[in-house]
Amino acid sequence: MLCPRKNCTGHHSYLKLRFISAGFLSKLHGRYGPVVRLWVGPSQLLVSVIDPTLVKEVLTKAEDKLPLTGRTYNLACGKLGLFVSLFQKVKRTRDSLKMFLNEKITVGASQSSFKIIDAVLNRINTIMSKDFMDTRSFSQHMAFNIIGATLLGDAFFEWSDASAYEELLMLVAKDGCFWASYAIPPFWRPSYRRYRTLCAKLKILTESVVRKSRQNSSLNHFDQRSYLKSKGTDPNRRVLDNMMASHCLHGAIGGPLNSEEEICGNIMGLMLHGISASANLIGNILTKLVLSPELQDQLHVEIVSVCNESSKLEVDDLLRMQVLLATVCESARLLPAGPLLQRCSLKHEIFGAPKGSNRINVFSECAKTESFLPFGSGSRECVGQKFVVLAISMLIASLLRSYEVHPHPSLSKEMDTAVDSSHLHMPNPKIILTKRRI
Ligand code: HEM
Repeated sequence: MLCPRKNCTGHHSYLKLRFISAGFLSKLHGRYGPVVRLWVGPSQLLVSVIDPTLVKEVLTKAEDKLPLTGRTYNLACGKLGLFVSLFQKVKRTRDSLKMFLNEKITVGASQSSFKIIDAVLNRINTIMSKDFMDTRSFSQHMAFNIIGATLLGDAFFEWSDASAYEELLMLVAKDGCFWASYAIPPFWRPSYRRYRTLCAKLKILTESVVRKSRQNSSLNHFDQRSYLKSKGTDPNRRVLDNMMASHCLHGAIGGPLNSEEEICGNIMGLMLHGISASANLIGNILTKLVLSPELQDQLHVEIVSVCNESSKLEVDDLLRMQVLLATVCESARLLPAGPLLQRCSLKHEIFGAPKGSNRINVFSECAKTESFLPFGSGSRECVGQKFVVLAISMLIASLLRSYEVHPHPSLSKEMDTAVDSSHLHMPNPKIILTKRRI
């Protein structure tokens, strides 16, 4: 999405964009080629690009994001360093967080990391023994626990305010982009004031869970003093601390540094983004499994062939499950959680169509890879992508190993009509998990 103002590639009119359908744009592309420019307001130009090479180039070269992204998170989370518009401000924080998350999924670390999935699966047993659930709430609950426990440790599972936190997070995540799209915050509107109240409550709860995880001895990596003490001893343990600390020093937009506030801001931002994006992906996969029992069987055969009945699943096993990994990646590609990748350009001219771009064969291997953008690309790509693909694969593998996923009988009719042929709107079927007979 490009905008002509001040070399800006993105554009701020989130609301207007929602009314421009993919179908309409693809008609325009059929007529005018891989780059289409469309005025959506007197000063706003939407540029739609379907040439994957060009899209990749734009994402790679333009390091800075549009202020809208930063504003959305700032509004909800207060001071934070991740997701802000300038690359220089987030670089170190991104690097440390990426290391922290990737360390969670390296083969040696899999035992402790996927203990989280076991704990989440125990919750499934409890939930499913009571009743059925709709896919969205189920996925949200799974994502909430996986991301929460990954960032905050086991203390997260024992936290008495977890349900209230989950509810608040989802309410805040839903409306953030809408309120951030106002150039001047509409403080005179009661609904905006209600939103701000929700954000304030969320912040208080985040502070409380960060305190709790700090009290847990295994989690004192959040504490900068312990970081300084442990400096040079255990690089993995202090990564998140490093991430927070490094950001605190460089990311504040003026004023005295307040590391405590920034730690909470960053955690809130990660929870908001990580949970809603992961919940979307889990939901998409579950819906696919419900719609396609053949795929479910195929995955089950693959899971059983890779690991024997009693053994624990390991990251190594997952890497051998090609159909499963393909299902997770393809689900992310077809229904990306973040349909708008926003960037500010560094050089204006990079957005011209390259010569011969009309002739790009989108079916070639190269084009296929380049069109894989559910996690963005380039210097601002998602730092959680490797972690999340493996964690979700682990969740689905563990789930399918023990359960079959069925639609709730009352909803089979609704499902038939709800599946949108453009795959842009997936249904939210109620699901029942039945124990597999061994
Ligand atoms: C299925 C789950 C997820 C999806 C689909 C997703 C997708 C995305 C996308 C599209 C972006 C923007 C990339 C760009 O502009 O090029 C992004 C950024 C980011 N993601 Fe994710 N994400 C997911 C999960 C996570 C998780 C679990 C974490 C960490 C806990 C995470 C951390 C980040 C961070 C820190 C950024 C900001 C990078 C920056 O602005 O420099 N993501 N993600």
